[in-house]
Amino acid sequence: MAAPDSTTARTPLMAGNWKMNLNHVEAVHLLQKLSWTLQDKKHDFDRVEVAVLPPFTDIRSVQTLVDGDRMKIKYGAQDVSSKDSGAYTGEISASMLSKLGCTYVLAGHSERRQYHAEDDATVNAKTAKALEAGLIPIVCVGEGLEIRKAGDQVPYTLAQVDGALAGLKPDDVRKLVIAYEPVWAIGTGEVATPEDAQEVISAIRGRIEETISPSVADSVRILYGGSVKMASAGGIMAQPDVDGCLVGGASLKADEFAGICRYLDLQLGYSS
Ligand SMILES: O=C[C@H](O)COP(=O)(O)O
Repeated sequence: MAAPDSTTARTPLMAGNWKMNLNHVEAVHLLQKLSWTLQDKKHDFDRVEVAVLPPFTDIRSVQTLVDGDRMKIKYGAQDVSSKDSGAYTGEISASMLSKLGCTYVLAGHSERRQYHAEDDATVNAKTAKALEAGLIPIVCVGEGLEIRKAGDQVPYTLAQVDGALAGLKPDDVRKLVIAYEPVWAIGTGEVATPEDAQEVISAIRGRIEETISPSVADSVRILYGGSVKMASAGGIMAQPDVDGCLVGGASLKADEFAGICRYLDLQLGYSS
């Protein structure tokens, strides 16, 4: 699909998934450093949105810092329950996250699918609960190495998209974010080429156009994730259907993640 027209321009999002790293004290240090670095470089948050996704135990501290320093960095969680409340030991509800000021929440990250047996129905239920609570779900999809080797990455990923979005209202799909993360590129240093990312992401947008509407397809943001670094972000972001990155390892280093968020400035040759 072509790039969006000016009336439906999609604001790029750079989201840092900290995974199971950093206690709340370390989280505060990293966030302060990231904020100072971006402020120092006069980052325009309206042009490229920035979010961090810390572990649950850090979110209250992150909220205090973001509110206290009036940071423009947004934050969210890495998972959410598909239930509202009750006897679900260890679960965290969407309304609890919303009360903590979260903007985003991941649904169906491949590590949740792999280690916690989350299937498309569970991801769909989590996505719906997040939307009901006013959170923006970042719905993760993507194929493993065997599927990629067989050349089936597009149909496989589209089936995950269909499952995750089943039954959602068009206006809810318009609000959410999809992250295409080929599992073989996560934490491996094996970044997909910009063309690999564009191939699947444009197919996802095409599927939404077909099953929901062209206007929703034009508005929904679709990110790429998998070993993104400062050096690779610009090439990936140059693809017409890629609207941002979901960054793991590189988001744990303030300078590196700030560089990813500033891919436009770095491309234009402004100071690094
Ligand atoms: O959520 C982030 C992805 O799993 C990518 O992680 P990575 O950048 O460490 O490969």
